[in-house]
Amino acid sequence: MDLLQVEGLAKAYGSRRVLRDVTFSVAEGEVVGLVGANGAGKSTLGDIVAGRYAPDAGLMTVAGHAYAPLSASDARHLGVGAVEQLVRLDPGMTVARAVFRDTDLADAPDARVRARARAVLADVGLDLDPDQLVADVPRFVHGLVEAARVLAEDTRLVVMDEVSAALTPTEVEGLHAIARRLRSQGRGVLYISHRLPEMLDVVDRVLVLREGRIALDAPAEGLEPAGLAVATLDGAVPAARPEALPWGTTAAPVLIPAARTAPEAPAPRPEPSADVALEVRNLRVPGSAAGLDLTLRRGEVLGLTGRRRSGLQEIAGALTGEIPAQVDAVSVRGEQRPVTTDPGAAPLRLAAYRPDDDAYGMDPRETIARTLSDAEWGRPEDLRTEIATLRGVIDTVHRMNVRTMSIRTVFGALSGGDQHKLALARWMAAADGDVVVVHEPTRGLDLRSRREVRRLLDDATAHGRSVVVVSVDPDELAEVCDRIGVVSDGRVDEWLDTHEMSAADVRAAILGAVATPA
Ligand SMILES: Nc1ncnc2c1ncn2[C@@H]1O[C@H](COP(=O)(O)OP(=O)(O)OP(=O)(O)O)[C@@H](O)[C@H]1O
Repeated sequence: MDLLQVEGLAKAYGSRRVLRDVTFSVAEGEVVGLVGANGAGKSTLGDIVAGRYAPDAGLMTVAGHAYAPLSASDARHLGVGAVEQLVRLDPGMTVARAVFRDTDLADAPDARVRARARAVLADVGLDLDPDQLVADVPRFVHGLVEAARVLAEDTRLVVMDEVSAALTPTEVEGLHAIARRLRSQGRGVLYISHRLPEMLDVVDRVLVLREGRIALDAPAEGLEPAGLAVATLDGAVPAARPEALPWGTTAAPVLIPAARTAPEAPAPRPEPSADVALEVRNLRVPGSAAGLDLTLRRGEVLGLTGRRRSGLQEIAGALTGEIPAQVDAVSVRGEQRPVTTDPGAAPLRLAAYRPDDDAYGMDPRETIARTLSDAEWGRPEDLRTEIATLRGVIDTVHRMNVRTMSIRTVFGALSGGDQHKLALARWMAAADGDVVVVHEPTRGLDLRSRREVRRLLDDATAHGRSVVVVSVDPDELAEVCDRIGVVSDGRVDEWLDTHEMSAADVRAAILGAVATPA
């Protein structure tokens, strides 16, 4: 039976018509994937279903009853819950209290809440300590805590917006265990994601949101990630017969399946030069990193990945000087740097980009134009500077395929993915140093934007820069890196060379290396 029915939903922000005519349903005990390009309107649709925004037109029903929530808490009351993309939980709360926030157990004694939380977390295989403070849980994992909370709620439908974006493969499994549990309880899930290979593991059906409509509504079986990614892209939409679909399904899709071609695949990365940009010997972070040797060549993109408590984040923190560390030796372009045995020392201070701040560290009220330029433009005598700056801004917005009506739009009104790619482009242009650290560079990005980020990194390395990419997404690492080290127990024992392996083999090797030991 249909749990949620949505018909003719429309939503515009000013003159930007994001949703034009959206019609779909979610059945009881069904996990439905919602995919689309950055800015396609997925979060807007999820927010309408979850009661955060009202639609301009259209009708919704839940379990056959008219459904028009006035707010998120009203929606919860009417049986629809949500897990937000970048939820920020109270850092002073324990994980156990966060799991039972706003539920019947919210005021129960600590011991009872702790025991129940431990049971809920263990049940879905989540490796989270109920007594841990939320402040000590990485930002991206807050969504996972929230997802555990929906198990404790009595909602009938749950919207999960991009929760898997920067989760480790093991954590993604935990999230999927939650989705499957909700399904087995007869609840429905609307699962928004850009990580298509993982998403296809858990969903029963997939909706593609494109140009304000559901362009494809098809069973997940038979869909494959590459074809599905192409199906999300805008462009000319010639009608195609089902047998001509690129993703090879025979199920009759609803509305407009488009036969289209993927944006050109990037050329393989050139071999980095033999010159060494940075050499670090025996990097130690007490309790976390146990002797890492790192040799980064000029123009190289080096990936680091690992499980949550592998030492990966501490190593990344040591590279940027945020976490004290010891080394036996550091050399930059062949030149030895003095090292000390001082326990508070920060032997390296590489610049780093992290997409885990609200609004990616930018001011959400500032316009795109001002966000992308540091120059003092706008004064009458500065016309040339102003024109050059604005041209640069427009070029970046076009190149990064950002969906906006104007560069005077405020940054905070852009979709999550559009904010991230502009923030990264700006940071790469402004960052100091021959070697930089970039965390999760393609997090939450669609196929075309991932390619743009790859181009951004290729441009930087073509000019002699070297980049350390810290990521938990095996596909991202396979796509952008020359070599990848899997951190385990604070060290890297083996480097994967992406020039010698297929992307599928790189992915499989990473997944094998980060799998939870039996
Ligand atoms: N509050 C707002 N004011 C104005 N425009 C907005 C607002 N929220 C979203 N938009 C616009 O609506 C469009 C759809 O945004 P939305 O966040 O729903 O996309 P999305 O498909 O979730 O994208 P992503 O994959 O990047 O997260 C974007 O062009 C965005 O700029």
